[in-house]
Amino acid sequence: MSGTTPAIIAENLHKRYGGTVAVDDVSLHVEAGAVLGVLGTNGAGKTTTVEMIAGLRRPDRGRVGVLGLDPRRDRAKVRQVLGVQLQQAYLHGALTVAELIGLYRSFYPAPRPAEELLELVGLGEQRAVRFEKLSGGQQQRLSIALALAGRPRVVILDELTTGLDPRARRQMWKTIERLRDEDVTIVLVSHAMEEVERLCDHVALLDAGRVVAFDTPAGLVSRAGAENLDEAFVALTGKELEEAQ
Ligand SMILES: Nc1ncnc2c1ncn2[C@@H]1O[C@H](COP(=O)(O)OP(=O)(O)OP(=O)(O)O)[C@@H](O)[C@H]1O
Repeated sequence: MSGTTPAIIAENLHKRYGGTVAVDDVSLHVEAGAVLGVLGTNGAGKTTTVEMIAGLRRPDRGRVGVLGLDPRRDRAKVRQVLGVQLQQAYLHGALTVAELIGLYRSFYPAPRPAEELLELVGLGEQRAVRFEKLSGGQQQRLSIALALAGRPRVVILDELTTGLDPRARRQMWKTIERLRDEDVTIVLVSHAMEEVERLCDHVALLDAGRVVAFDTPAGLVSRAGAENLDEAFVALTGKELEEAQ
């Protein structure tokens, strides 16, 4: 880890969709090389928050900095340092895994080798398969590989392992651990407590568009006087977490 320089700064983010306040004054700092877990019930504002950090959605108010860049104003520069895997991948169905990886690699001056990307997400055997023929879990894994194609220094993963089978899930965890060893800064939206406990240095707990707690996973548990992160979640939000898998 490289000390206390925040790689991501989000300050006082607000976002409203019509009459719905999706994000209500969210501030987050993520240190370079740290892994932040974003937890919350359905509709808590997690995706909207990370989309604003990625520059994919304009905040109504507030400020975002990613490695000192503004993701909307410095779009081209940010694309070179930020990898994003969102919940829905919009990819050309007729292209094969290898073609999509080749396409994404072409966007970057020093991309990760194609073989390494395939290995990171376990899609070596599917390289000649068209995107539209992949299973949902394989499509998801491909979108993670594409997010990593440019050796990003910051990665945003929205529901990394939701819907993946246990083997694929463990493989993704290993991939995150490898990125963490490379000092990549990671924001991980998750519904899986085991994943958050294993991978995340800090957790931001969102509820109804607000950060209701920010701490280490162990800190959240002890602050809530709970036995584990599941219990802490319920104690701090008053809600059960609907396990998405
Ligand atoms: N494009 C949109 N138009 C209108 N309302 C939206 C839109 N996107 C999200 N919302 C609403 O904003 C709120 C926050 O949604 P968001 O997707 O950010 O939550 P989330 O925590 O990521 O939820 P989930 O766990 O279900 O993915 C919800 O009430 C949702 O219905």
